[in-house]
Amino acid sequence: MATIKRIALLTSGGDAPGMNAAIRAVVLTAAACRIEVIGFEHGYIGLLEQEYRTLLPQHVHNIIQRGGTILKSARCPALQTPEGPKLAADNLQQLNIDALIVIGGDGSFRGALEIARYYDGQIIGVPGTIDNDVDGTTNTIGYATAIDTALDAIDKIRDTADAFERIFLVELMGRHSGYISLAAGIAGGAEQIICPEFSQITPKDLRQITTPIQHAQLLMGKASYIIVVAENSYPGGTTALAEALTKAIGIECRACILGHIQRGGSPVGADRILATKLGAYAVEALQQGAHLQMAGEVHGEVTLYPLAKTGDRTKAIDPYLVRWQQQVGSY
Ligand SMILES: Nc1ncnc2c1ncn2[C@@H]1O[C@H](COP(=O)(O)OP(=O)(O)O)[C@@H](O)[C@H]1O
Ligand SMILES: O=P(O)(O)OC[C@H]1O[C@](O)(COP(=O)(O)O)[C@@H](O)[C@@H]1O
Repeated sequence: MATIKRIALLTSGGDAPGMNAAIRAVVLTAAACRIEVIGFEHGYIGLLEQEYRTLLPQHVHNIIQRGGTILKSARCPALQTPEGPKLAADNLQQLNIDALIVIGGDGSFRGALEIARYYDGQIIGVPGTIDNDVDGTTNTIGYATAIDTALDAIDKIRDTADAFERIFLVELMGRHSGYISLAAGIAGGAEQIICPEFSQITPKDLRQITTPIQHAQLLMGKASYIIVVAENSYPGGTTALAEALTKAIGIECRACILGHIQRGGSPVGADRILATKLGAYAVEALQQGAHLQMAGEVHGEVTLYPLAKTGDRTKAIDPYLVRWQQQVGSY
């Protein structure tokens, strides 16, 4: 058992619904083990600029249902400079921090690995990102809520698309991963889903999209038609794709970019539960000596996964649903 007296905690990268629930779990679990928790604000910026406060159980009361993060989040280019990681490690050492918990995505974990080169204490990651693009855990904190938020929007767009018998392209987030698009597209009954894992669409070859549209029109006549498009799937973005499709098929296609709405809102139950489990487990794992690991959940069980491997390979999106969507969903 490692003797941990003081833990530091920060949230980094894109905020995700459930980060507050994870902060709460860390603080309550640490308090039960008589461990002090220091919260750095604005991700790694707070660590470099020594912007921190002590977190007590009363500070995390009534936050489990809140989106965003009470510690604030940020992207921090300064950590990516040659001096950044050493300064971060020096600041941790100066404050007698025995261990650091980073709640964020694979970018934040890369930052943590850099700090570890100079830091004597332990480091553990907790996966918090709507994109679900972190290996070593089935789901990341925030992903389930983002699906429901996107789905709510798709359902609403379907109403107006149906009334006007229009084609809508709905762009969802995910950076370079199609997790949110596949899940929300399937649940929203999208006629097509375009995401990096499926296929590459180029301006010169739009047939992959136009052929199923024409087929659907032969089958159903004019009807609403929804294409979910993962961001970064087409050069120039989804608005450019809608314009190109309008030209190619002679029917007006409208684009709707959902954007940061997907990052906000009260976390759904699944995210609150996952965040509570992983936040608590991170503290317990540190006490058992875990270092440079991520606290994840696979098949319902908590698990540790090397931080260095979390961004190594692209976690595959559900092959069964991919096949179904390609063979049947677009029919
Ligand atoms: N290679 C790296 N070296 C040092 N810090 C990094 C590195 N990659 C990412 N970071 C830090 O992690 C932060 C969050 O990473 P980012 O990829 O934006 O988000 P996420 O953690 O959600 O994937 C960056 O702003 C930077 O401070
Ligand atoms: O808020 P920003 O900086 O524009 O970043 C947008 C990106 O952040 C995300 O919302 C979340 O990504 P990360 O969790 O990797 O930071 C991505 O889906 C999106 O591509």
